[in-house]
Amino acid sequence: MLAKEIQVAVEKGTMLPLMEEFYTIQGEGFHTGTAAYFIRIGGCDVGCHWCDVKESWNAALHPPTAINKIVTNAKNIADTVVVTGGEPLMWDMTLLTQNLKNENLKVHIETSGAYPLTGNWDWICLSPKKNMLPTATVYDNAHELKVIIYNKHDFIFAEEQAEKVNKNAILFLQPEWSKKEEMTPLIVDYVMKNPKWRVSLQTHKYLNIP
Ligand SMILES: C[S@@+](CC[C@H](N)C(=O)[O-])C[C@H]1O[C@@H](n2cnc3c(N)ncnc32)[C@H](O)[C@@H]1O
Ligand SMILES: Nc1nc2[nH]cc(C(=O)O)c2c(=O)[nH]1
Ligand code: SF4
Ligand SMILES: [Mg+2]
Repeated sequence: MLAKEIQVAVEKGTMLPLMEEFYTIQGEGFHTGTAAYFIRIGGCDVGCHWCDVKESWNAALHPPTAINKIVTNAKNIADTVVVTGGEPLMWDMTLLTQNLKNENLKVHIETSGAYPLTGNWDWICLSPKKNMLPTATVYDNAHELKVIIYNKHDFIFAEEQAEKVNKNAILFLQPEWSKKEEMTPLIVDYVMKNPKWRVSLQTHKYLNIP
């Protein structure tokens, strides 16, 4: 394909910059412990200094891949696909999610919500970031809110975000990995005092799986 054709395909969402795909156990949030096929799309400009996949940020490093190929790889392996990144909502997710659903797959997303919502999702995990706040469409449609706790001020940020998300969203606090020894006891204490919140851990890192 010509460079121009690839660019047009990426704009339409028939190709996406694919960083990696892997079958594993969802490690975080509401669906923790359940098998899922992960699709990691490259590209993110949110810039979290503690991000655990900085290699994803530069979309140009990840080959534009036909969504048909991504769907073929996913089907017959799992019944749930988690689309993550990078920031997947930088791209038009309409056709990817439609094609996955045509194969009877459940389709989940991990997103910062920093871009408008595209795609048809069975589950939206919103993990908002201070440096680039979520758009209204993602606050209104998220099924879970997962706030990362790096320092004490993040509890205040978490409450502000809980005010903005729709009332049905399930609320999680997750320790930032490098600060977990310090922050996990504070989260435990906070959840006992404020039981509308739940604890989320990056359990895949304890299990040494992707
Ligand atoms: C790598 S991000 C990709 C999806 C999207 N950009 C986002 O931030 O939601 C996937 C999830 O990992 C979380 N995460 C990233 N780095 C982390 C870290 N060092 N400790 C804990 N959670 C982290 C994010 O907040 C998000 O919920
Ligand atoms: N096992 C596993 N669970 C996850 N949940 C969210 C992840 C992500 O990076 O989006 C992730 C991940 O990278 N691995
Ligand atoms: S928004 Fe997600 S992928 Fe982007 S820097 Fe933050 S944690 Fe990493
Ligand atoms: Mg991860």
